[in-house]
Amino acid sequence: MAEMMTQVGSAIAGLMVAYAMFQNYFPYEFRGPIMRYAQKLVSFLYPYVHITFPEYQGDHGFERSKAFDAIQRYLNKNSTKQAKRLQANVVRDSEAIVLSMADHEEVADEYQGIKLWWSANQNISNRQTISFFPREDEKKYFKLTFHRRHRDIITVEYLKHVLDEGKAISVQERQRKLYTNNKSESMHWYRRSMWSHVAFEHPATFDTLAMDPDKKQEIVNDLINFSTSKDYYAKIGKAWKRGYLLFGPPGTGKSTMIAAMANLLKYDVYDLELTTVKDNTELRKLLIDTSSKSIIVIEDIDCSLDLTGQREKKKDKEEDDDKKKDEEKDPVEKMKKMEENKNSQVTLSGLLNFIDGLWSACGGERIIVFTTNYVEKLDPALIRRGRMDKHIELSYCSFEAFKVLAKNYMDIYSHDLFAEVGRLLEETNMTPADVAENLMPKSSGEEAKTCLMRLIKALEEAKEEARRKAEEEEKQKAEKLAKEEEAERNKLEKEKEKENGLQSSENGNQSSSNGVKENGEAIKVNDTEDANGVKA
Ligand SMILES: Nc1ncnc2c1ncn2[C@@H]1O[C@H](COP(=O)(O)OP(=O)(O)OP(=O)(O)O)[C@@H](O)[C@H]1O
Ligand SMILES: [Mg+2]
Repeated sequence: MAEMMTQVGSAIAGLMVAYAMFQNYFPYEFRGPIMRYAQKLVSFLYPYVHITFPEYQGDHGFERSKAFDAIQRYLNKNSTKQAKRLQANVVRDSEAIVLSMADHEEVADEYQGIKLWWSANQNISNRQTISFFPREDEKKYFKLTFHRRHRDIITVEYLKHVLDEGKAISVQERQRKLYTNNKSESMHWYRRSMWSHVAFEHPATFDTLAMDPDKKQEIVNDLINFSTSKDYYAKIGKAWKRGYLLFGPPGTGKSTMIAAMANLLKYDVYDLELTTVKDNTELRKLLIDTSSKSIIVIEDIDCSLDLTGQREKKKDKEEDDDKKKDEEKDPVEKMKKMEENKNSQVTLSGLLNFIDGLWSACGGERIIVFTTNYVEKLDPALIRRGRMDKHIELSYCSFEAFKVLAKNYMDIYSHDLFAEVGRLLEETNMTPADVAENLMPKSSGEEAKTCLMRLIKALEEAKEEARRKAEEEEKQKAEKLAKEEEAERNKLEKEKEKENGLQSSENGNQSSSNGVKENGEAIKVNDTEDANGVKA
C-alpha cells in the first residue's frame, strides 16, 4: 500500500513538472490547439456531461436565477436524506429553517431509471476586492452530471420536472402575504410597489368554518377545481380567474371564509380599499401590480362604491363652508384641489373594467372576492355571472354550523343540551359570531355545560327580543294603518262637506236674481265644469 502511494505520488509530481514545463517553454501559439485536442480526448474517454446552474445571472450577474432557486428547493426536499453534510438556512420568504446540502456535497438522483448526480459548488474568487455584494466573491452554482447517452431526456424532460417540482415546493413553503393598497398620496417614486404587505397568518380553515357541510364541500371543490384548471381555461379562451360574491348579515363569516380560501389554496391576499384609490387608472395599476396565485378582496362593496359619492358630497359641503378661506389661499393650491376633486373617484364602469377588462388576464390564477351585507343594493351589472361567478350566502347559525363551533371552541361532539340548542336555533336567528362568543370559555377550566347554558340563555333572550320586536313592529304597523284609515276618513268627510257646501251655494246662485258670480267657489265650479268639457 505504502509502495503504491509512493508511486502515485511520484506520478503526480511528474505530471506537475511536465505541466509547468508546458506552461513555461511551449510556444504560446501551439498551446491553444493542444488544449483543444486534449479536451476532445478527455471527452472521448470521459462520457459524462456537466451542466452548471449559477446562482446569479444577467449581464452584470446581479439577477438571482429562478432556476437556481427551484433547483435548490427540489434538492432540499429530495437530497437531505442522502447528504452527510447539511447546511441550515432560513430561505427568503419563509420563516422555517430549511436544510440543504452543504458546499461540495454530492447527491444522486434517479429519473426514469437514469442515474444522475447533483453537486453544490462555490467559486471563491482570488481577487482582492472589497464589495458590498457577497456574490462578487462567492459564486455558488449547482452542477448536474449525467451520461451523455441520456442527454435528450435530461435536458428536456428531467430539467422541466425539477423546475416544476421546485416551484411547487416554493409555493408550499413560502410565507404568504397580506397586501393592502397604499394611499395614493403616500406613494413615492422610489417605492415601486403600490401595495404594502405583512405576513398572512390567519388560522381559519374550511374545517373550522361553521356552515352547512354540503355547501362547504361544494365551495371547496369549486376552489380546487379552479386552481387545477389552467389548461381548461386556456382551452375555452377565458382568463384564468374566478369571482366570488359573499353576502350575508354581519358576523356570519364572510371575512373568515376569505382567510380559509387563502389557506386552502395557499394564495396571497390583496385587500383592496377602494376608498383610497384615486381613480380608475390607479385601480388598473393596482391590479397589474398583483401577483398570480392571489385573492383580491373588496370588502363591503356596497359601502365602498357609495362612499365615493358621499366623499364628493362631503367635499362640496366643506368647500362651501370654507369658500372665503379658499379665496385667500394660493391660486396654485386651489387649482390642485380642483384637479384632485375632479379625479378622486372610482366609477362602477371602472370597477367592471378592473374585473373583466383585458388587464385582468395578466398573470392569471386570480380569485376576486366581493363581500356585502346587502346584496340587493348592488348593481346587477356588477354581480352578473361571468364577473361574480359564484354567489355564496352566509347566513345565521344552523344546527350543523353550531356543531362545528362546539367542536372548535369546546372540543365536544355531542352533549345533552345540544337538542335544546338545535330547537332554539331553528326558532331564532343568531349569527355564528354571537354563538361563538357564547361558547368561548370565559375562564380557564369552565365546563362545556356552563358555556352551553350561557348560549341557551342568550338564544332565549334573542328569541324574546325578536318576539318583542315583532310585536312592536306589528303594533306600529297597526297604528300606521289606523292613522291612514283615519286620514282617509277625514278626507272623505271633508270632500263630502265641500260637496254639500257647493250644492247649497249653487242653490243660492240659482235663486239670486241678477246671476252675478259672487264668490270664488262658484268660479271654481265653473272651471271644473269646463275641465269636464261641460260648457257653462
Ligand atoms: N361561519 C363561521 N365559522 C366560524 N367562525 C365564525 C363564523 N362566522 C363568524 N365567525 C366568528 O365571528 C367573527 C366575525 O366573523 P367575520 O369577521 O368573518 O364576519 P363577517 O361576515 O365578515 O362580518 P362583517 O360583515 O361585519 O364584515 C370571526 O372572528 C369568527 O371567529
Ligand atoms: Mg368582514
